[in-house]
Amino acid sequence: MSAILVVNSGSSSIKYQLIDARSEQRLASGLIERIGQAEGRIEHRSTALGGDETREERIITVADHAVGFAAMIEAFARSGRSIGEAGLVAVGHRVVQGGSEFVAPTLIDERVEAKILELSTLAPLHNPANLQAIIAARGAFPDIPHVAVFDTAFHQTMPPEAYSYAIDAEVAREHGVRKYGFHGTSHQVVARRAAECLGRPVSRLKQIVLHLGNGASACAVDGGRSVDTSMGLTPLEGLVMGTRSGDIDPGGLLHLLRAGYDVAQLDELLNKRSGLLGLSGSLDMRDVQEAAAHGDERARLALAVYAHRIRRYLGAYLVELGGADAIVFTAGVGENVPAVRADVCAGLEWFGVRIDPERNESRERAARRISTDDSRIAVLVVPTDEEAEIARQTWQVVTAP
Ligand SMILES: Nc1ncnc2c1ncn2[C@@H]1O[C@H](COP(=O)(O)OP(=O)(O)O)[C@@H](O)[C@H]1O
Ligand SMILES: CC(=O)OP(=O)(O)O
Ligand SMILES: [Mg+2]
Repeated sequence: MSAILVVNSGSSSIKYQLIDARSEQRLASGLIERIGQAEGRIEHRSTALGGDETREERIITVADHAVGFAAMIEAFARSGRSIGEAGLVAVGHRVVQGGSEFVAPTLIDERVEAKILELSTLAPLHNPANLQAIIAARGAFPDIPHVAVFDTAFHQTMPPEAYSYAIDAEVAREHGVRKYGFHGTSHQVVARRAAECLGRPVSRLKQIVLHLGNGASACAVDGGRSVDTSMGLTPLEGLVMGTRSGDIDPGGLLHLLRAGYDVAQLDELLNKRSGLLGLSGSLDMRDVQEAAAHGDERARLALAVYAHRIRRYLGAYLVELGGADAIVFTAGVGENVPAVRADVCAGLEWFGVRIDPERNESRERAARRISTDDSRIAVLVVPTDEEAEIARQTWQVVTAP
């Protein structure tokens, strides 16, 4: 067997999967949460060769992503199935910010590690965590290739008019200030699976993919290529997120700086205390909905702003693409919250968007259509699978001639 370990480190979590490279079957998976906090948690699932699934959950303290990686190795050992036994041939790592430097999956060496560190200023919540896990993994498995798959790579096809900010060109060049876009691996795999679901080649489709998780972004995909996306220089621009503001007038930041905020305080405000949390007091969509259902006005406003922002991008991308064949919802909120999908698509019959309420409410897990059969634009729910896509791209790099 040839297995690939995929490590998807978030700012405070590690999601991982062990995947058979040839069959793309999942052999084990897990999640380590609340890294850096007093009490963390690891959940590990492993599927024995016979097919039985075992599941283990533990409360542990995980100081950083290196400790998290070690906890993952121990969970494999306790499950009676060490990673080594699976015939590990490579490790694929999600790296959030690849700048203009990395346009494709890349074999990791010291130079690549240094570059990922250097790009941390453009993804301060993500790149340092990604790098810690990479260093731990290369220490644990020094004899096999490690491959970085960048969130930004898929968006390198954007045209200059989409990725340029209208600031002094010299300043922009010197500091690398342009739109890079993120969640690219998710947008890429979801666009492909949506095309499969529609039974049409991705090369002939115009799609608007809405990745609505803790972080959230919209992407205009033309023929399988990203032509615009809502996140920018950093994963802070665009949609309203769990704790991130998304779009805000840059003049507002100047105003707060003049009012006495320093850089660290602004960073914390916009990245950790804004979005759904800032508007409503809770960052989890389930809690916001619950509060809104009980008449909480702040929660209602949060939901309204959340949907309004998505619709603003939807309108923009319908125009940029010259119409669309599909609108695709994915990630935690996109896959699980019918009310958000209904709010986003409300009143768009004129544009050819008609949701079927029963299909929208269905709890089915697979990729599916939630629009009516006569809806000119198909509306789909497609589960994202960044890990499978990272495994696929890692395998391509290690088997390339
Ligand atoms: N069944 C559900 N019902 C409502 N919201 C959900 C459900 N499952 C996940 N979510 C929401 O999805 C978000 C997390 O999405 P996810 O894609 O897991 O995020 P990330 O990968 O960025 O950590 C949270 O806001 C959470 O409330
Ligand atoms: C780039 C980004 O925002 O990632 P996540 O949604 O995992 O935080
Ligand atoms: Mg995510």
